[in-house]
Amino acid sequence: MEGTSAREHLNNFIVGSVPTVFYIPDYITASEEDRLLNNIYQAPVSKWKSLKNRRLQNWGGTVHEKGLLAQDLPPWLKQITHRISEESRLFPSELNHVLINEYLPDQGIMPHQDGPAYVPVVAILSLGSSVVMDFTPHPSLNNSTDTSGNNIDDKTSKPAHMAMNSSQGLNKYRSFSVVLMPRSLLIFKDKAYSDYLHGIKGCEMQRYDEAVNVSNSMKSHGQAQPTSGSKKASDDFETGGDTVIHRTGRRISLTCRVVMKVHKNLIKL
Ligand SMILES: O=C(O)CCC(=O)C(=O)O
Ligand SMILES: [Fe+2]
Repeated sequence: MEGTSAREHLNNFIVGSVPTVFYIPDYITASEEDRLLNNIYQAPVSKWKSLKNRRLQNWGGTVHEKGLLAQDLPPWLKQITHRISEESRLFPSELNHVLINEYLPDQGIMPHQDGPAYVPVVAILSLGSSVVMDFTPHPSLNNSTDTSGNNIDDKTSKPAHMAMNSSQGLNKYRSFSVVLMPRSLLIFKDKAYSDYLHGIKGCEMQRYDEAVNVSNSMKSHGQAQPTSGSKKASDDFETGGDTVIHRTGRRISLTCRVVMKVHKNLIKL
């Protein structure tokens, strides 16, 4: 696909009003998902690093403050990262680093920002069970007014992601969520990357009232809008007035990024 048309196509997948979050349901097929899972679980046990609330595999090398001590990605990962960078045209070079996180239904990741070593665009491919990712304004921002006005075309109105403060109409950044269905691809950059923290709550029941992509994710599964009926949409979704995901299985995510400064060996660090 040509660069411009690829990007125009991608614009159809923008969700919410904070620049810029793309959510692409069913980015990969169920058999591609199976193949990735097989490769992930074929890795030696020593490849897993256990953290307090999840475990992860690190591929592409070790990220240091001064850059990446690079290792080639295995072909099964290169295939998917190449496709993501080709199709999105959002990355300045090939994706060279992939973190694979595994979460049990009661596990999550604390609200955080990705480190400074990365180019500020991240692509997250989801496998397994659905989760809700929450975006919360960086604590340093909620007391300040955004005066740039560069989020909107009509500069006289407030960007939709800024909540009104009743006393003086002060702009405040507003939290939002994205439901991450299995096989979906999430890409975020710009303010969503620089001004917001992202995280996943470590609980089995997750509310998605503030989800900016709900109709998208429901549509891709041929289901009704979660708020519109009392019928249960799927095993994972409860729609009887409550917008809640019940996480039943493990979720695996591939966080794909570019580290700009690459070192091939330690001596150059
Ligand atoms: O698992 C996810 O979807 C998020 C992972 C993440 O934010 C990270 O690895 O920095
Ligand atoms: Fe992250």
